[in-house]
Amino acid sequence: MTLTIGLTGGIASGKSTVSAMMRELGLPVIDADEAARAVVRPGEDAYRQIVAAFGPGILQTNGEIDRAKLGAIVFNDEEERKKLNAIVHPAVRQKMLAEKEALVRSGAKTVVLDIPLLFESGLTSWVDKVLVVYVDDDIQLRRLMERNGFTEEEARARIRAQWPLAEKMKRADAVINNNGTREETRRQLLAILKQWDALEK
Ligand SMILES: Nc1ncnc2c1ncn2[C@@H]1O[C@H](COP(=O)(O)OP(=O)(O)OP(=O)(O)O)[C@@H](O)[C@H]1O
Repeated sequence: MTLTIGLTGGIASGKSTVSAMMRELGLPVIDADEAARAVVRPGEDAYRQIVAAFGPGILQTNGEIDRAKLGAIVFNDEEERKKLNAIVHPAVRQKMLAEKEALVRSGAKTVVLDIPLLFESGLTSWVDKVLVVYVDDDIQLRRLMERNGFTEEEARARIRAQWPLAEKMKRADAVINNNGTREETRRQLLAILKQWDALEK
C-alpha cells in the first residue's frame, strides 16, 4: 500500500521549502503548480482548447500562451475565469492522478502531492494524510512581501484570497511550524515522516 501525503499551507508559508526537503529525502513529489504549467504547453489538449476559447491573441510569437495576457482577461471577469478553469482544472487533475497511479504501480512506498489549494479545491479525498505548513500571520506577510516585492496591501490581498491558515491547521493530520529556521522545519518534517513510516528503510 502506498501512503499518499497531501502537502499544503498558505501562500508563502513554506510549502516549496518543505517539498524540496521531501525530495532530498528521496520522496517523489507531484507538484500541482508544475502540472498546471505543463498542461497548457503547445501540443497539449488544454492548450488547444484555450486557444479555441480565447483566440490566438493570447499567444506569444513563439506559440506559447502569454500567461500575463490570459491573466489580464480572466482576472476581473468571473465568466472568463470559469471558462478557463473548466479547461485547466480537469487537465491538471488528470495529469496528477496519472502520475500518482504510475508511482503506485511502480511500488512507491510514499507519494507526495504538493497542492497549494488542497482544501479550497476539495481534493482531500485524494490523500491519506494532510500535512500543513504553518507560519504566523506577521511572518507570512513579511516573507511574501520580501519574496515577491509586494506592498503590504498587495500581500494582504493575496493572503485574504485563500482559506485562513488556522482553518487548514484544524483539518491537518500534522502541522509543521515554519516560523523558525529551515533546520527546525527539517527536524519537524523528519519526525512526522518517521511517525507515518513514510521513508524507505
Ligand atoms: N524557515 C524559513 N526561514 C526563513 N525563510 C524562509 C523559511 N521558509 C521559507 N522561507 C522563505 O519564505 C518564502 C516563502 O517560502 P516558500 O516559497 O517555500 O513558500 P510557499 O508556501 O511554497 O509559497 P507559495 O505558495 O507562494 O509558492 C521564500 O522566500 C522562502 O525562501
